[in-house]
Amino acid sequence: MAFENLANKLQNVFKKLRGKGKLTEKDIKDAMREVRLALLEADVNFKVVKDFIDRVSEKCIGAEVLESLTPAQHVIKIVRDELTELMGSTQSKLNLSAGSPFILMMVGLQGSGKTTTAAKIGGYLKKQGKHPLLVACDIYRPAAIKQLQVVGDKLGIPVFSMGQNISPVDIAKASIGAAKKGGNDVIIIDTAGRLHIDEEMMQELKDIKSEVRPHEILLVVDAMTGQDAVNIAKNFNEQLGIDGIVMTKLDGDTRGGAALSVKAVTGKPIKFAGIGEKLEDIEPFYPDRMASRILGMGDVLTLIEKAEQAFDEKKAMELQEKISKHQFTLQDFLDQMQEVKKMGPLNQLLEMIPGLNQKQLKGFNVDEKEITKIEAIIKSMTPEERANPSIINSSRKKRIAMGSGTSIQDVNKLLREFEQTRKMMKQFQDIDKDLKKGKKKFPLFGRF
Ligand SMILES: Nc1nc2c(ncn2[C@@H]2O[C@H](COP(=O)(O)OP(=O)(O)OP(=O)(O)O)[C@@H](O)[C@H]2O)c(=O)[nH]1
Repeated sequence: MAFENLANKLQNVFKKLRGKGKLTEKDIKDAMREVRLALLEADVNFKVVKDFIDRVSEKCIGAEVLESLTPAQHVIKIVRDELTELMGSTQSKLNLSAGSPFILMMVGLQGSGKTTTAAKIGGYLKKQGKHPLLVACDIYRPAAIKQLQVVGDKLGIPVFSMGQNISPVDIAKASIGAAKKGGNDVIIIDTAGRLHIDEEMMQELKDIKSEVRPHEILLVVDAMTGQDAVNIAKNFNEQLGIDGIVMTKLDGDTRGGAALSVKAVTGKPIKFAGIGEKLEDIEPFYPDRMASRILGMGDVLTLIEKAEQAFDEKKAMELQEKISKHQFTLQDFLDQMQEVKKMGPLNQLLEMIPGLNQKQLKGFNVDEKEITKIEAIIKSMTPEERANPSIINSSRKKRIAMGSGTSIQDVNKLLREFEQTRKMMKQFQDIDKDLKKGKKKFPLFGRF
């Protein structure tokens, strides 16, 4: 996967920072020197790196460390926010409502993956309920029309072609009528590429643009070509004007510098990432997710932010007090469950946990139904029962099971689990006290 090296290097820098309680200006300067080297080694544009480091350093040194985060985490948050900003801050979608049919023109050099990407985007839009039409305007490479027809067939998307003896401008123009007739609401024009940018190709693209007036022009560039991809994008944008970029081959072991530099250099966002040779290997480009992935942190900061929003500090203190006095009740248990639920679906929360990758998550399902069941059981109890579960005898259990639409076994299971949780909480509390007295070392300390 792209960025692997960069990710390892950055994570090492932050590991060192995490070992320190307080950070000095020198710590930050040293860390920034290493981040700078890591970015340069990943082939990020020199000027982009310089501006990036300046911005991050200024924020780190001038920043007041958030109470809820450790200083190291705060630095990581700043780096993540700046990386996200560098890649365009938010997801840039196709502006599909700009016209009907929406006309998308694909441009790029030969071998960048343009034809494949045109089809991939067609497939992606088809899944969203659109009816795309692929248009074969590469009349120079004999196999290009056939290639488009093959991928169109695979995806069940019609391909409009007029052979090789008609000018690409005329083919593109004719495709609009064909789309209207065929009920296609999206036209994707696959144009001809060259090995290098040359005047003839650029003129042809300009002609298609001025005749057809596409709603968007997407440039396809190969991430493996590093800074060349960035220069190509700059050139295309200056000469033709583009609306966005598709960065292909991000599945390879590219150093990733192109993806990190191209928005800053051209001002145009990456809209899609190509992540494999198969036709479904395309995904919308999310700067924030990419930044988190580069930092190998899942999406832990969103998790922290969500937790900060969901939990009321005063309530948390009261809860801690209750736990320490062994007064944690089923009502508190229910309240806690509802607080956690405010943060979002549990499966989504799991995805944000660092170290858990998507593959591991597949097949791991949090049973939301089980949680609803627990809620129903607690809600069927009286306030006295919630506060003091020991009074729940068998006739009460029967009533609770009836009221919650569950079984007596379910009620018993919950009561057992609750008692275990209460014991565990007490144990954690004792460890915490010992830690504060400096008696014990907590095994998780020093980790994220
Ligand atoms: N690994 C990987 N390969 C890709 C990706 N996108 C395209 N390719 C491959 O790159 C090669 C070139 O793709 P094409 O679509 O033929 O390239 P093109 O830019 O249309 O080339 P011309 O039609 O000659 O202009 C093909 O072998 C594709 O399978 C990607 O995201 N990842």
